[in-house]
Amino acid sequence: DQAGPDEASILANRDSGKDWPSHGFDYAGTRFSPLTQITGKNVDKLGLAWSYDLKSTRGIEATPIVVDGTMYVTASWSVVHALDAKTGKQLWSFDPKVPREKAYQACCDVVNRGVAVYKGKVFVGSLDGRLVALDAKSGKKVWEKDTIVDRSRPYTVTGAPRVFRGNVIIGNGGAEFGVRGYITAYDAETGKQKWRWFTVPGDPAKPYENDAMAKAAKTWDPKGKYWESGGGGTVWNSMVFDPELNLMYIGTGNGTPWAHRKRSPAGGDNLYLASIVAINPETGDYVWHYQETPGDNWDYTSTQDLILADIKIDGKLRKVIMHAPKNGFFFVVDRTNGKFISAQNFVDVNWATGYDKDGRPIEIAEARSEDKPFDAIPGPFGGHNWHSMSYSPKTGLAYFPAQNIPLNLMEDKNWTEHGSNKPGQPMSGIGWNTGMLVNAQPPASKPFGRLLAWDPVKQKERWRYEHVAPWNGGALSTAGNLVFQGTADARLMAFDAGSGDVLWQSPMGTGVIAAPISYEVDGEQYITIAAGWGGVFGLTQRASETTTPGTVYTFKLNGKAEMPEFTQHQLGNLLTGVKYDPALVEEGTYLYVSNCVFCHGVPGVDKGGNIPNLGYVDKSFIENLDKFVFNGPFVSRGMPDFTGKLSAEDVEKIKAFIQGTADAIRPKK
Ligand SMILES: O=C(O)c1cc(C(=O)O)c2c(n1)C(=O)C(=O)c1cc(C(=O)O)[nH]c1-2
Ligand SMILES: [Ca+2]
Repeated sequence: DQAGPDEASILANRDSGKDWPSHGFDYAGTRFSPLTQITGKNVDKLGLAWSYDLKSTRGIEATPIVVDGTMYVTASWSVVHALDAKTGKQLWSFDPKVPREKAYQACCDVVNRGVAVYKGKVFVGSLDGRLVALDAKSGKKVWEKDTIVDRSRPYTVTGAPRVFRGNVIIGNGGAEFGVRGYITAYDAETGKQKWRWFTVPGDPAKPYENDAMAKAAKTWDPKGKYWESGGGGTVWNSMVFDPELNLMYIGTGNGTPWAHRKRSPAGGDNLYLASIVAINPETGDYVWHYQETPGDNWDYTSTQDLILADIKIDGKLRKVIMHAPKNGFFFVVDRTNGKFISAQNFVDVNWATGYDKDGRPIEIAEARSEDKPFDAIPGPFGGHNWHSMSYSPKTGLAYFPAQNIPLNLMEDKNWTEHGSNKPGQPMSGIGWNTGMLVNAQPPASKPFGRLLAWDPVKQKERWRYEHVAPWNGGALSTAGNLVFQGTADARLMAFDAGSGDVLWQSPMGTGVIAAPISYEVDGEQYITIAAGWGGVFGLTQRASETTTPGTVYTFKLNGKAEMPEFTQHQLGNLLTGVKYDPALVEEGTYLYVSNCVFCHGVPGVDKGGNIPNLGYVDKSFIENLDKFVFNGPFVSRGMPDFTGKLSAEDVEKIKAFIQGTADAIRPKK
């Protein structure tokens, strides 16, 4: 069938596993391939079938879609590539030409998590918020819609659209800055808007869009003027669908600003932040919600992969949702009605001791301190971020990368209103709006990254594999009893799904953050990974010695293709010799924090991810910093133009901080 896939074929493919027709493999988001050609017995024979250069030096987060022998994969800047899934030969590519000045409004790299394919069309969300429908055969644009309700706000789109019941559904990001979250549904054929659902209430002076918003407004304090910052609750990653119940499920994001007291001084749960929400995909009507982090205060998005499964709990088969959001607890929720079943922490946490029987967290008071720094564990990077989770019905285990990335938070008493931009407020110079200071005190917790195999019935870890660093790729499980995962230190690994034994690995040219997929063409099973280091952690940090541009690698048994040549990462020498006035270092520190740090990292301390660390560049860059800061040559790569935002004196102070920090960390002779 040339015009596939449709709902029936996507459902049928669950058993054949020939294609990978939707983001999470199936509507339930299991990322479990029923293919069995590759097993623990022969996985050591896996070899490269082909590789494809995505021509991208930024993060690659896409889950490729495979339909009838064609693979559709996206690179950074929302560029779509269509490939022959057997040979890797390019069929077409489509560049939505995202204006590069959009980059700094993306909190977390210029990434894209992939396309949706439905009835002969390919759908991609562009970083600047357009939804584009392409002809699957030719790559030619069929229609395009602007999905953004308010262009004065820093909305971005990084997530993959989904098609449920003939509607293309798309969310957005921006809750670190100040937006109001929502999703929109468009008719897949015509692009006509069908419905839109906001996740948080708007200005109470205006009528509420629906009953769900009126109900939610009661959980926000209008004294916080939350609508000025938009409130947050963006839907930037997970959406899954149960065709039998005719319900789609979304995970919603954090509050804006992060500090609860700042956006809702009297407290309140702030619905529907950090929640799972069930929605009718045909009408956009709210059906139920379960809030995982009431009154979010730590950027605890619930946008991590949702998985639907039917599992036996206390002898009864239950229709559940499984979820491991940023907040560090693994949730099992009844997907017919949103009732809480169980939650257990999958990493150490220090903001709550557990959940009560009604599904409310039992909080630790220090986590909401008004005047003391708090080493939130997990921190805003999450105990688990967007990196995909997989569930194998064969082992009954969920597989996902867990982590800790230390970050200390402290409520910012100088944050008084939306748009506040004072030296020291993190990234406020380019529009961040957290109401929190970060690392005002050095965090004490330790970083780690591990692959977890989690038993959702016992709510217990079954096995783990300890990686060298956080920020590892998503998981794929297969009926060959294998789990595949890419790593931050540039490997693709295969594990025994039951025991966690490492059975195979291959070097990748770059750290991997995306998730592998599996499919079959002409009787052969393939494993594909779109590799390319990046995402929010990858902007400033890395764990690999190679830094090869984004590449699609496809493996099969006895594959004989040659790996492309890897590019070695060249870390320059620690900066030395820039003249500066030591008296300016302190003010420079605060300016650096409010304009530079989340992209360039701490000079000399971080080693540079996709974006250079300024402690390791040639001294001429820093001496001429004004030429880069004010409408400089890197604007075309996404660097903001700070004209009118910083003064020439500010730049001198920032220079003093950069060289001063490099000098401070240089080992004494
Ligand atoms: O609140 C938001 O709107 C929003 C959006 C995004 C995004 O669109 O990528 C991320 C986050 N938050 C976020 O908190 C986060 O940790 C994150 C990591 C990444 C990434 O791609 O590596 N995106 C995002
Ligand atoms: Ca966020």
